[in-house]
Amino acid sequence: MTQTVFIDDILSLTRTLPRERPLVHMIPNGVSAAFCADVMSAAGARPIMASSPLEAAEITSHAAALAANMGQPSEEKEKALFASLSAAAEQGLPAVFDPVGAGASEYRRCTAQKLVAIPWTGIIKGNAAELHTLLTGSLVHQGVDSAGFSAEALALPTNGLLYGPADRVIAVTGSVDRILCRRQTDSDPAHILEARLVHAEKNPYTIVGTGCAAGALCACFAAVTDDRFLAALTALSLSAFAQSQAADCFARASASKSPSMGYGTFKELVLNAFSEGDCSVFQNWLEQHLIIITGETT
Ligand SMILES: Nc1ncnc2c1ncn2[C@@H]1O[C@H](COP(=O)(O)OP(=O)(O)O)[C@@H](O)[C@H]1O
Ligand SMILES: Cc1ncsc1CCOP(=O)(O)O
Repeated sequence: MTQTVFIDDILSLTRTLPRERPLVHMIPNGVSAAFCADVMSAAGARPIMASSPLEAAEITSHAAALAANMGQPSEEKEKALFASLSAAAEQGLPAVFDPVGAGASEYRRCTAQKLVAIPWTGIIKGNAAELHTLLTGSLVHQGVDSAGFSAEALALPTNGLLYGPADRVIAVTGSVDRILCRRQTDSDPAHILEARLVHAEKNPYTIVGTGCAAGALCACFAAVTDDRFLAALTALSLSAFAQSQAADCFARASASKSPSMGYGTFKELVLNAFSEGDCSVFQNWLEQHLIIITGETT
């Protein structure tokens, strides 16, 4: 498949979301919950955040997709994650698992491993350090960011638990975002399809919750297409495009010496970009940043 075909599909899926306005259940973390709800809503979905094990499975069952975010884990939250991912597995609902800070503590590492072992289908979305822990079982003890690990350098296997019983998509974020899935072809039953988004420009600030929001968006798009690879690719593309639009706007305002420019302004500009993105500018951005790679990745 060519870059052009993927770009057409991404643009089309971006337009489908606000038309269908699916209900998406997110088990969020307290740090980024409001930002994630805003991003989901700005992109066109109807978010419901619910973390109690008393209602988690029930709410998942009535949603079109689940975003299970492991940030700030606790015994209560672990039960909710387990119940919701199990409900998604039973009902064949698409789920997204974000192993926030999987290598920050032994408790998070073990919890992530248990949740990945549930046979749900969908997307695992994490930064390079989180995926490193899921793949190797090693702790990182560096917090929730990618801690010096690079998505580009990460060796991703062509088989194993991460892909699950029903070929989950793996999305690794960083200065290069990578989206991978196994896709059978006539000549190769274990063919790996990979897309990359290459970010040459750095954003003026790293907004806390950007990775969580990208995971939440993966669930929103998985709610409106059966193609989970396309859902993850669209989510990460839109998320990076919004940051890049906000960075351009921030640079213009800074050049004109507008007052009160800083972290808060940039965060607001990112949110605006999620709802106000121009389709032809998005298309142009994708042409410059999206690379489709086919073939084996070891
Ligand atoms: N060096 C970078 N330059 C430009 N964009 C980046 C860079 N690193 C990350 N991003 C953007 O931020 C998103 C979240 O990435 P990351 O920081 O890895 O997540 P997390 O917040 O979970 O640690 C990426 O999908 C990408 O859009
Ligand atoms: C800071 C922090 N601590 C626990 S969860 C969380 C938010 C992480 O958000 P992201 O990884 O998307 O920046």
